[in-house]
Amino acid sequence: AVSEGNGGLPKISLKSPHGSEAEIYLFGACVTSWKVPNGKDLLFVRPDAVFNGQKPISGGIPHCFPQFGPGPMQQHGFARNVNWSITDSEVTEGDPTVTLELKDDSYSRSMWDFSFQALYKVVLHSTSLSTTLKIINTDDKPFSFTSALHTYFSASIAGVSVKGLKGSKTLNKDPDPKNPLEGKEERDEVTFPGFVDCVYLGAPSELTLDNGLGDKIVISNTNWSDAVLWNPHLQMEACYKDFVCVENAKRLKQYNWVQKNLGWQSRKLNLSEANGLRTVQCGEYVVKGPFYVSANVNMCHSPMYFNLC
Ligand SMILES: O=P(O)(O)OC[C@H]1O[C@@H](O)[C@H](O)[C@@H](O)[C@@H]1O
Repeated sequence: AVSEGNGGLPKISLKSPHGSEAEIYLFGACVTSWKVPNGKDLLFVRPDAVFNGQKPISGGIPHCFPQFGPGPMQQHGFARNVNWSITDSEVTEGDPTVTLELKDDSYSRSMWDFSFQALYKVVLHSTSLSTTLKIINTDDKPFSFTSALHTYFSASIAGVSVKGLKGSKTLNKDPDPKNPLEGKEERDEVTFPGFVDCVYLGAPSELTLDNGLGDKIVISNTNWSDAVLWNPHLQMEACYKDFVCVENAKRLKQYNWVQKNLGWQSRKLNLSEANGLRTVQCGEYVVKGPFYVSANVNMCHSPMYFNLC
């Protein structure tokens, strides 16, 4: 169901028969709320978030596309501050599902001169939320991009920990975001005693977030090779204690999961088939037809610490 949300912006509400609920704004295709059956919202929207259709919504699950972080265009790209449209909505095995679409237009072309289609599928299961982003190159020339799902989780920061990152290569943006320090994560559990802004390269396909509020959230992903942990600490004094960002990212500008010469039918390939495709570095091939990269994030709420995926 589409209704008027904050600031009069159109909002989709999903309700599962199991009692979970989600809300998605068409502006930025931003999931702003995911309530599990006990009514708790596991996502967080910052108190300074604006819903005016001009600035990105600071909270929930904003998109960073086609640029993650600072770069030639505005921070985190343009996908989070434009309107997406609904292409499909259905109930899949009892679970409400919606697919949103973004295509190039004169605004996107003014920053990034490529023809593309982005499809974002959100499925609300009983205790998990699945978000799949698929980028299709509809141009006749190759492009590269970086991307992230910049998820804000509700949290009590003093009790937050993230497990699963030990051994990953790190690019620590603290103290100097312009010159990230290379390193390696040595901790079993990453905690947030102060400012944290760190990119993890080659992050595993599963992370476990303890939000400090009594919930364990398993964040499993397919094809997002990197992760980011961010908490602004005193830079956002009013709210830093109440959230943590655990982001799934694709930071390196290269194509993975790209197949040459796919026809139009390539859109019908599913993720498991996509996983089997070979890796092609950007610039090594000639594009003959549309191709795509797709990525899926699955967040399972698991209060008893069982992985319900
Ligand atoms: O304020 P924005 O543009 O939403 O970005 C928030 C944060 O996003 C994170 O992904 C970055 O690592 C941080 O450096 C940045 O401050």
